[in-house]
Amino acid sequence: MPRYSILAGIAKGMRLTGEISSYLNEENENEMNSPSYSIGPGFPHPQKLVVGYALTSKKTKSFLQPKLQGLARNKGIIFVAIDQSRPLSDQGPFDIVLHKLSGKEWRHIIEDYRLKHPEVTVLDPPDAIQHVHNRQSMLQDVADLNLSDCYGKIGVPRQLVVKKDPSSIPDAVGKAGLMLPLVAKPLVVDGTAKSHQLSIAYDQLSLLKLEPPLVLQEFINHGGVIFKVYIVGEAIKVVRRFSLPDIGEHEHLCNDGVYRFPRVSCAAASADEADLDPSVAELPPRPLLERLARELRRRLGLRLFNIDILREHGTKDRFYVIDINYFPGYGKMPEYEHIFIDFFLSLVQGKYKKRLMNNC
Ligand SMILES: O=P(O)(O)O[C@@H]1[C@@H](OP(=O)(O)O)[C@H](OP(=O)(O)O)[C@H](O)[C@H](OP(=O)(O)O)[C@H]1OP(=O)(O)O
Ligand SMILES: Nc1ncnc2c1ncn2[C@@H]1O[C@H](COP(=O)(O)OP(=O)(O)O)[C@@H](O)[C@H]1O
Ligand SMILES: [Mg+2]
Ligand SMILES: [Mg+2]
Repeated sequence: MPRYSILAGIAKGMRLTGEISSYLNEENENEMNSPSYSIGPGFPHPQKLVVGYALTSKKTKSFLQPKLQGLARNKGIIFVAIDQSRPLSDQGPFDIVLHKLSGKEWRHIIEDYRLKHPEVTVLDPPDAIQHVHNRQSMLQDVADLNLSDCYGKIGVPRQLVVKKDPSSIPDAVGKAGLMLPLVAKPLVVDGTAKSHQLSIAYDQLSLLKLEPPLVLQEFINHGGVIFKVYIVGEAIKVVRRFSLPDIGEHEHLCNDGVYRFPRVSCAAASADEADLDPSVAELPPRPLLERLARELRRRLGLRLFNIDILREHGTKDRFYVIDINYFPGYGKMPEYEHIFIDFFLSLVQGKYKKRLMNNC
């Protein structure tokens, strides 16, 4: 029986203790002794909120940390691992499904499940996730926004997509009027290390050595600091990370060729406590981020993502979005545990209210 028909049932005065326990698989049976959450004022019956998750083992370890699990348990939220060898519909029932797995097969499974179980909140829809797996389409929505007069200007660097034939690149770059140096990024982000192998091309000749399909993006000097804006539903949290140093006239003239660079910004060490030039370290204005997050949530149809933002060095308010990631490394986001718990509770409260309204 789907959990939400139970919610509707409760609203009509049914009791349900026996039914809930049959939901929980053996592994989670002892969770029944932990507290339950109340889904709204004037609604006394306790409930369990079940979050099914299908994540890689790396993600499970970084996200489902003991602190999150403990705090969640205290609020009546339990996490149940989805068994990928069994049909999804035979598992649960879930209130929420969290997932980040690659491959077409999983996309079909989760899409099929969404259609068959509209009562379950699937975070997030596979089509929306697919949209940010391409470095061209991921930034299109930012380019379409006109956030030029909102406590700052925000856009995307000028870029060009090259699908094949590296010999055409110098010409295409010239025609598009892109300025060297350029950052070359694999077009598709598929969770592999290769899709994060980026390089800088300093001169025309080196463009021939690049391997399409890729995106060529103008390098933005940003003082070596990047802002990572984490979004969890309505919540926004910004952190600073170290990034690539500026490329001045001198570095540009003294370098040629293609340089692979490491994933500096992914390092666990944050730049939040570093002694930085205040004009570089100052966080982007809150109203700008709120507007951007609101627009992107709506346009992308995602609730769990982060945005990488650069401030052009030497400016106060010229910002560039260079990357959008679905379900990023939230374990590195301060207070992510509380933010997620509030988010999960808000999702079911929202659904419950909607149900009540429909029943009225
Ligand atoms: O591994 P983490 O915790 O650094 O998280 C990665 C993210 O790092 P960040 O949160 O931005 O520091 C990372 O963000 P960046 O692309 O490095 O900006 C990606 O989201 C990556 O997922 P995928 O490989 O693109 O599918 C994320 O990898 P997965 O954890 O999803 O495998
Ligand atoms: N246009 C750019 N100008 C300057 N630095 C960039 C640019 N694009 C990417 N970078 C640097 O490269 C890093 C990785 O690029 P990003 O587009 O975020 O790819 P990934 O998905 O692998 O994180 C960024 O965190 C930043 O340090
Ligand atoms: Mg990035
Ligand atoms: Mg990325």
